[in-house]
Amino acid sequence: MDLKKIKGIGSRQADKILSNFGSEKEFIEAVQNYEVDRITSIEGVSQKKAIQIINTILGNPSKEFLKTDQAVQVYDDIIERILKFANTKYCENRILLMSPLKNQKSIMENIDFVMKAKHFVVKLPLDDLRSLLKKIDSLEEPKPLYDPSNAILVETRDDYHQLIDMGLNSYCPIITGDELENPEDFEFIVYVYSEGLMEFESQNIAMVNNSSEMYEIVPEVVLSYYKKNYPIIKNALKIKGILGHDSILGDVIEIIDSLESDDIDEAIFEDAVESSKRKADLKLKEAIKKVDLKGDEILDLLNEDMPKKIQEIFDEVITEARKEVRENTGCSFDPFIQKYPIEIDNEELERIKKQEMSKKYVNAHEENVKAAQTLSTMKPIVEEEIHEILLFDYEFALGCFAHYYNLNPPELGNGFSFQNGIHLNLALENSIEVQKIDYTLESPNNVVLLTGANSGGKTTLLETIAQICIMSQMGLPVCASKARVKIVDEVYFFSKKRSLDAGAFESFLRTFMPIVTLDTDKLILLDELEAITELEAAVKIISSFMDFISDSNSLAVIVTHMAREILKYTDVRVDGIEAKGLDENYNLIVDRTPRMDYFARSTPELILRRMYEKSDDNKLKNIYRQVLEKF
Ligand SMILES: Nc1ncnc2c1ncn2[C@@H]1O[C@H](COP(=O)(O)OP(=O)(O)OP(=O)(O)O)[C@@H](O)[C@H]1O
Repeated sequence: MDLKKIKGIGSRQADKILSNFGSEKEFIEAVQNYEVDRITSIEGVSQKKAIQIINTILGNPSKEFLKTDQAVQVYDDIIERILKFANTKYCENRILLMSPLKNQKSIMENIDFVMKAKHFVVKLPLDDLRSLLKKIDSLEEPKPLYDPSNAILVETRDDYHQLIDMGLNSYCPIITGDELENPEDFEFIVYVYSEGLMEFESQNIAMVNNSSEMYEIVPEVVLSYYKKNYPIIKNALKIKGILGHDSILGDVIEIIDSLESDDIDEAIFEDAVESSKRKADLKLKEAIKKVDLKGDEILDLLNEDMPKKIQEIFDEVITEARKEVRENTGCSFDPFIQKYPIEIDNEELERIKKQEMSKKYVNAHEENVKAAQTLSTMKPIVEEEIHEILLFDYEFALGCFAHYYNLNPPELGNGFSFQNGIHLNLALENSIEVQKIDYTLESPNNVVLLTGANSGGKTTLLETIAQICIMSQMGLPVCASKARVKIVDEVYFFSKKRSLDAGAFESFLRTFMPIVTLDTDKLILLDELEAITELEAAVKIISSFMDFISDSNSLAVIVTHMAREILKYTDVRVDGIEAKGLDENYNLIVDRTPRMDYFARSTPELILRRMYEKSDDNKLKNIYRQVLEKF
């Protein structure tokens, strides 16, 4: 595989690209799977370049097929229009990779694929799907998040190095027994044992055998991937639901949802104890107010001995407060010191907090390991399901494109003809009355002149022909009710929009004249050569050109206002778009479908009259009138 042969790729960049893929085989696989993102992730490779690399390697001949800038523009315009229906990056890339093909079987397969999509998208809730698909992307491997409050404890140097090799030191510190001063310095420790010789009093330690899987030591290696991609998975599940497909994603979401949140809430202990203390203080105050003390009981009190009546009140209130704390925290302990107001035993509170948190961390670790184990086996299926959705977006985009533009499959064959053809620009137009067009171009009249009214739609027709030809070869249905299209090797389109720079004529000749020397089947569309050179020269060039190619398998339509003169030199069919006049709103009355074998005049006077009638400027109106009088 010699990447350097691709235009614009230097040898350093080629080496860099290949080395990023590990092996050439892996690179080719990525190309065959259209993995544009993987290629653009290499520094210095733009999306355009990645597309070019893939297209070149896959042998897609868009450059050899689209021979002029204007032909490329027609192709780019088609791609732009399809891109509007893409929701995901993946789909965008796939659309950018669509190029004209020459293989009839591949073209037909693609057309079938798009037509099937066109028919099924109408049954779907398009807007809902679109907004969900916009939230889908390829799944991402998150970067590890380092948490210094946890640690992995190992017994041997070998284990230490093994865990480093696994990359687990990117999640938390890995320490040996000698380095561990006090286990309580960490919130939670995973003790990866080989002999299990170390013993600890603290309870914040989970024991895991040194031959365990990575996710048994640090479940985050699996869980973080699912947490990062959670929104994508959740939206993908909704899409699967709409499409009525079975999916494993519901199970995935359930598992992630069932996991306790990362930050276990330490404040619940303080909050519970504090609020029970406040209630208890109030109760004490109310109860003690009602107590009637006798003389000896008062003496007891003065001697700091609790009279029985008061002791009973304390006992009852504190017991109740402890019960409430247990209900709210789930653990039973005694954080209250018998005084008025009641005091909180902070040492006891801290002890219990630590003990409970340790238990929670150990339990959460166990639960996380269980979840990670299940989720790690699900990963290939999850990835496949997301990939299916990305593929679906490609199909969906093409289906929507074909649906909105009402495209129909062309037949592949000899010659070129279509019925009810519409330029893509006009296909979605509601504001003007669009006329559908029929046209035929085939042997022996494979080379024709197109004449006709100014603003009659000649340029639009040339572009429509180019669109139908290029779309067919891209494997797309076309904007016509019926079409028969010949597969060609090359498309030459010289539109009137070409540059009028100095040297325009010369550069035109440089591309145009070699056409006759090539033994390929071509579609040639030429719009008013007389716009860039003398009329007489244009007549001679066009007539000679037509003679050269009329015996070939190529097809050509040449728009000109000089048909009569050209016919003096050569004999070809002339088609005409005729304007009959102006309607009451000064719009051209014109049949946009060319009449075959028919000279149509340019009728510039109609356009002049329209300008005259519509002009608000009296001076200018007068000028138009004087010009019109000369006709
Ligand atoms: N089939 C059609 N239905 C409705 N409007 C059309 C159709 N074809 C062309 N038009 C409109 O007519 C106008 C003139 O079209 P276009 O530029 O193709 O004419 P033209 O014959 O090339 O003109 P000129 O000879 O003056 O360059 C454009 O605004 C175009 O949108």
